[in-house]
Amino acid sequence: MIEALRSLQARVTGAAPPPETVTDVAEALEKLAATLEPFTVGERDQIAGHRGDLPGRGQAMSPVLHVDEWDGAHVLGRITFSRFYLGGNWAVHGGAIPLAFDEVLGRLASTGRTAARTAYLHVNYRKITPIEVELRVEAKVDRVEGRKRFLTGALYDGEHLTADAEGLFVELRPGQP
Ligand SMILES: CCCCCCCCCC(=O)SCCNC(=O)CCNC(=O)[C@H](O)C(C)(C)COP(=O)(O)OP(=O)(O)OC[C@H]1O[C@@H](n2cnc3c(N)ncnc32)[C@H](O)[C@@H]1OP(=O)(O)O
Repeated sequence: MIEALRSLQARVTGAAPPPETVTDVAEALEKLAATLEPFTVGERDQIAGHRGDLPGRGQAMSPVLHVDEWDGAHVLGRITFSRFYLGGNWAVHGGAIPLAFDEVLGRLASTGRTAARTAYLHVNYRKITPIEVELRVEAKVDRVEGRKRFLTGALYDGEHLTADAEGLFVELRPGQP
């Protein structure tokens, strides 16, 4: 279902169908939304974002991360931004890049440790990040100071660094949301 939704997001973004097709698609989507409505559940029970066994966690908001290496200290993986993430001139939207970094760094920050939340995330845009190209992502824990975890990440198109990030993730106290 989530994979089909990803595909739909990319198709909708890249399409300019005739008006009758727009009407047909809109009606079909409204019907699908109505089909799901009776199955609305609380956050704990929803599928989206809770499928840790799948690349992308079953969550259609962020691009899928395919993990090649992952431990408590570093991550190596691959990300492809679909047409859904197009900003302009075949470049990824500037807001989607921090989204991808937050996903990778945020998960790494909490790997094997008490959960932490992003306190800040600084992103440098070095070159255009192309859509529909498999990119390499690297991330690591630089240092830990008490509850503060400082992480860095980088995104590469081949040998070209397209963006890098530095983030602070603060370990949550018991009961902290
Ligand atoms: C069940 C949870 C599952 C989590 C899954 C991972 C999610 C993936 C990552 C995310 O996207 S989380 C969503 C985006 N982030 C947020 O919504 C966080 C909103 N902010 C907060 O909840 C709090 O501000 C935060 C937990 C980050 C920190 O508040 P605290 O009250 O726990 O900590 P405190 O303010 O005492 O600061 C602790 C230390 O961090 C430092 N600090 C906090 N925010 C900072 C900041 N923005 N810049 C620099 N330093 C900062 C602060 O100065 C202090 O340093 P020292 O210990 O040296 O004095």
